[in-house]
Formats: sequence, C-alpha cells, structure tokens
Amino acid sequence: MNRVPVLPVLAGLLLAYLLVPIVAFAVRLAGAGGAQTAPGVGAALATSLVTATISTVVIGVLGIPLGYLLARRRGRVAAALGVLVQLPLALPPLISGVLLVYLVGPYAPLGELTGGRLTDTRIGIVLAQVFVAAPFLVVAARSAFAAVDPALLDVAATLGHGRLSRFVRVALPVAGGGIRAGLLLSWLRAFGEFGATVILAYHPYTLPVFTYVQFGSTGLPATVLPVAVALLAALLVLVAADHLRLPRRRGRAELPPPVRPNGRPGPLVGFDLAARVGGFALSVAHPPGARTIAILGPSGAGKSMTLRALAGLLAARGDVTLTGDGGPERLAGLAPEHREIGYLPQDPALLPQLTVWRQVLFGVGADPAVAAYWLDRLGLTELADRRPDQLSGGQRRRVALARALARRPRLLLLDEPFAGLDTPVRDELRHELRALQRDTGMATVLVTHDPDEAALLADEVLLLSAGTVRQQGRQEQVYAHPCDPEAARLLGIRNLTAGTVGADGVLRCGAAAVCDSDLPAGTAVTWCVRPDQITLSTMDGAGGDELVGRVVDVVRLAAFTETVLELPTGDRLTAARTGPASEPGTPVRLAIPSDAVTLWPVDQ
Ligand SMILES: Nc1ncnc2c1ncn2[C@@H]1O[C@H](COP(=O)(O)OP(=O)(O)OP(=O)(O)O)[C@@H](O)[C@H]1O
Repeated sequence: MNRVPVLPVLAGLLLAYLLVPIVAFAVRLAGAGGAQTAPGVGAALATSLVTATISTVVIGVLGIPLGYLLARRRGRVAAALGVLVQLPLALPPLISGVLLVYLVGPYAPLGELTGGRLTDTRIGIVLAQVFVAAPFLVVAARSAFAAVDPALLDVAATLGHGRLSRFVRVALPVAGGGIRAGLLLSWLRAFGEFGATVILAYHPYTLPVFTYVQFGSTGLPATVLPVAVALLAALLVLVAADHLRLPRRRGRAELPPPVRPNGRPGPLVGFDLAARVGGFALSVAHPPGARTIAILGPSGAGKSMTLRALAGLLAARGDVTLTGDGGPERLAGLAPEHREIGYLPQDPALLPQLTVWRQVLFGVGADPAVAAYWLDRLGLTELADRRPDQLSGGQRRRVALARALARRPRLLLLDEPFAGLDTPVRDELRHELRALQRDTGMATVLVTHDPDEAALLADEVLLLSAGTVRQQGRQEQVYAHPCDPEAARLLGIRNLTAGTVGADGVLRCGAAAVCDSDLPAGTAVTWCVRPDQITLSTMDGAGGDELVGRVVDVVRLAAFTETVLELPTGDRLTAARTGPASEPGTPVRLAIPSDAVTLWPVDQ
C-alpha cells in the first residue's frame, strides 16, 4: 500500500492557501485587461514606502541593541521584558492605535507638546508602524544574538575588545542573518500596517488606508490597482532582500614580512581566587613560583572555571598576581580586555566570517608583522585566505593560538587545547607549544586531563578536585609523591596496592621488602609506584626475599611496552619498559627503588 506523503501534503495545503488568492487576483487582473485608474495611488504608495523604510531604520537602531541586551541578560526582569516587548504582536492593531493615542494623541502630553504634529502626519504613520512592527525585529534579533557562541565574545574580550566593540565586531556580524530576517519582517509589517495607522494617522493615506477608502467608496473594482501595486512592491522587496548580501572581501591577503617578537620572559603567575557558579564553589590558590602551570583534575573539578576567573571572564573574589621584572602586578578589578592575557577556550572560537589572516589581526593592537611571524611559525601562511569552515580542527586551533600570540600576551591560558585531535597533530602541536615556551619564555596556564601533557608543558602542577586544590608543586615532585591515592589516580598512576606495615616498620609484599615506613606497625596502607620506576629482570636463580611476579599480559604500545605482572599476593602491577618484553606466563624479578614508593595510611 502506498503511504500518503504526509509532510508534502501538509506543506502543500498551506502553500495553496497562501498563494491561491494571489493567483486568483492575477487571473482576474489579466482577464479584465488591466485595472481602473485610481487617482492618488502613487502618493499613497510613496507614503507607504517612505514611512515603512523610516520605521524600519528606527526599529533597527533601537531594536537591535534591545534584542542584544535581552539575549545577554539573565533573570526575571529580562524575562519579563522579553514577554512585554511581544505584546504589540498579540494586540489587535486597532487597539495598538488606541493605546498610542494616550501617548501622542492631540490631548495627550506629548501631542500637546508637539502641537498635534504626531497624529495625521507621516510622523504619526511612523509611530504606528514602529509600535506594531518593532516586535518582529526584537524577537528575531534576540534569538539570533542568543545563538551567538558566548565563547566568541569571551575571546574577543581577552583580545582587547570592550563591550561596544564586541557588540559591533562579533555579535552583530555573527547574528547578521537573523537580524536581516527581522528587519525584513518589520519592513513588510510596517508596509502593510493598517489598524493602528487608521486610528493615529488617517491622513496622509498609506497604501492600505487608501485601498480601504477605495473599497468603502466604490467597491472591489477600484481596489484592483492599489492591490496590484502593493503586491508588486512587496514582491520586489522580498526578491531584493533575498539577493542582498554584503560583499565579501576578495583578493589575497598581503602579508607583511614576518618579524619575530622580542622574547620578553613572561611573569610568574600566582592567584588566590574564590567563585560560585550555581551550586558549585571554586576556591583555588597558587603562590607565584612558576611561569608554566598545568591544572589537572577530573571532569567538573573547576578547571575551566579557574581559567575563566584568571582571564577576568568569571567574577571571582581574590586576586591574580603577575610578577615580572617590574615587580608584582595585581589584576583584581581589571576587565578582561585590559589584562593582556591570551585565552584559548576548549573550542577555538574563530569568527566565522573572517579569513585566517583577518582572524589573527582581530586582537586590539595585534602587530601585522608579528601576526605574519606566528602564521609562518605555525604553518598557516598558505591558509591565510581561508575561512574557519575551510580548516581542519588542528588548523583551527593553530589559528586561535596565532591570534592570541599576535597580541603578545603576558600570559596564555589554554583549556585542553589538544583534546580531540589525532595523535600526530596533537604531538606536533604540543611540541610547538613547548618550543614557544622555551623560545619566548612565555607564561602559560594549561588545563588538561593528560598527565603526560602536563609533564611536557608545565613546571608546576596543580591538581584540582571538586573546586579545591588537592595538591600542587613542582611537576616532578608531585609526580614522584602524590599526596593521596586520588591524586595518584589523577596523575595516571595505576599501580595502587594495599599492604600493611610490618612489626619492623617495613612494608612488605609477600616476603619481599618494598620500603621502610615510619608509620606504626600494623598500619593498613595503600602504596604506589610509577610504572617507569619498576625494573624487570629474568629469574635466574631462587627469588629469596626478592619481589617476584609472573607476567600476565604484555601490551605493546607505539613507543613502549607495558608489562602487567601478578604478584604472589594476587596484586597486579604495571611496569613500563622500552626493551624487549617477556612473554605472558614468564616469572620475573622486580626491582623498585624504595624512594620511588609512596604510601598512605588507608584511613587518611
Ligand atoms: N553556568 C553554570 N551553572 C551551574 N554550574 C555550572 C555552570 N558552569 C559550570 N558549572 C559547574 O561547575 C563545575 C566546574 O565546571 P568546569 O567547566 O570548570 O569543569 P572542568 O573541570 O573544566 O570540567 P571538564 O574537564 O569536563 O571540562 C561543574 O560541576 C559544572 O557542572
């Protein structure tokens, strides 16, 4: 049985309902061989075109900022205003006209003040049109602005753009499509406005009022010409609006000769910040002791929030201190656009309408020669004329990095900059960043889930958990001695084993001594050792008191091999080694330096 194509049928029904009256009118017009003349139709058309255009300009100038503010503001007042601005849509236009009489009618204060010039004039027509047509633009602009990725505005702020500049250079172009549609709707609504106009400004006639008067005095045949004129004008505007596009800049970007920026060493970074977002409380502190810091932690620990607070994008109590040659500088109270801090959120947040070259010049004060240098250094010069939708994920991240660097920030904040990239690209970018840190002494705070990445790119590590600092310090120190099993897990150390301190204060695994401990005898502990600290050797002779195990699995990774071992106690350890691996089932001897072992009492 053939199914009825439901969607096309429903769509077709509405289309027919909308088009049939117009087609019927056109047939009638053709059959009658034209329309009877209607003196005054030209003047009415001119009045409608001029007033609708003026109204649309007024609506645009006032309504676009209103839509922006309504989209950006949260809370009950903004929600209530968002509903109220739509009220004229729900009111019959005649009633809107009556309401306006209370504001601008001849006996209302404004009307008296202006000597009655606000009614029965073109000004009156515009006032009526603005009232009924403005909500179309405000609603369209509000939803277009609400769809603008907030990360774009955040990044623009860290690139030195103040509020107005962010509105003009980021929000407006990105929301442009929705705003254009809103302006068109407003113009059409203003052009067709009748009810409010007829109350507020019966004269001079607009096209709808003229048509109404013709219909009332001489009947349907006299309306043919004004109807035809109205249809034609509306159709022409719709077609023109459909074809109207702002011209895109063409031609290849002219890049100046690249100039390597002066390598001024970045400042030491310190902070003590507290913030609350919803039910989540963040409290993080780090003394100024390093230029490169990595923040590690599980998902939802507050890592991104810390970066946003550092950039000044999240209101936080406390302070950020950058200590350079000129001594410590405190950033509390400085807006993000004045902090000179580069920020790369998880999404590269490139402006969709800009080419790579314009993108890297977007920051306030970006130096074209320095921008050209970073494009070259990051392998992007050939892509200078492409837009973000013509780039790969890795290329987009590089552009975001070049854009931040072109402003020569004092500090660069990177939020998981390599997440989701394939391994070669990730490795390449990691090493590029490391080279940048080395070459320029640039200060960085990097958020990552990857302990290896943190080790590669940071001198100091900060472990975050549930909004607080679990452990921090020099990277090698934290890695060597995590403060508790949770910290060890965050650092990717899987070798966590249960044990008990013996009567002689020695921790043993079976009969083999692992390390000395100053914990009381009998204390139950969890101990850990990093896989790279375990050395394996073949069993040539009796094990005695040595730590022995049996190979249960050999995982050959790209760069090294992991050997999973089972100890006589049944516990398992993983050893990382670069040499040839033993086969599963083979007994092996384990050597673990006692200072590579960290242990914690279980009830800690
Ligand atoms: N606007 C918000 N309202 C309420 N809670 C929020 C808001 N934004 C973030 N949070 C909460 O704050 C906590 C910290 O978020 P944050 O983005 O800093 O986590 P993260 O450590 O960066 O996590 P991930 O590694 O998954 O990116 C999370 O529990 C999150 O649910």
